[in-house]
Amino acid sequence: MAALRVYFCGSIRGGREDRAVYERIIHELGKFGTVLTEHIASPTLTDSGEDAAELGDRFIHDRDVQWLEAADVVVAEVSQPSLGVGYELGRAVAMNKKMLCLFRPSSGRVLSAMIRGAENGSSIRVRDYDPGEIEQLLLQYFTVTFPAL
Ligand SMILES: O=c1[nH]c(=O)n([C@H]2C[C@H](O)[C@@H](COP(=O)(O)O)O2)cc1CO
Repeated sequence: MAALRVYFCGSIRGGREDRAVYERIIHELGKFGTVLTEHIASPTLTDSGEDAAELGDRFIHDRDVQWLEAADVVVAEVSQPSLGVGYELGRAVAMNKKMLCLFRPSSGRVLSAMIRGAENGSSIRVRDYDPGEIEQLLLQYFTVTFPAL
């Protein structure tokens, strides 16, 4: 069977404060499938984004929408507000993708109602977590919750 394709969403131009958390999540996701958007954890990627002069924003957008279409599941770290992540999640809902949104209450922020309120008890999940729970939480999602969806 082909490897599960995971689209991970995390803030880039919205701010890179949570980059290390993205790295940990992507590392764990790699145990369950292929992460299409590994670049989001790159330490050399700043809040300027990928080199738009070289790639162009249209290229980045169209490539990412293609990856979204190809994905079996979308996992997003949503503690750092990001227009791009919100856009990706809206597109993912419209594509009927399975989706897991992860929010750290310790960030001191209050998650947008448009993300928290999208939880539907089945295909769209929104979970509060502490960084120490990442491994267990993803194991639970991919071995118990996800297969049953
Ligand atoms: O350079 C980029 N590369 C890229 O893949 N993205 C995608 C993936 C991220 O999940 C999301 C981040 O959006 P934003 O840059 O608005 O925070 O958009 C976004 C940018 C820059 O906006």
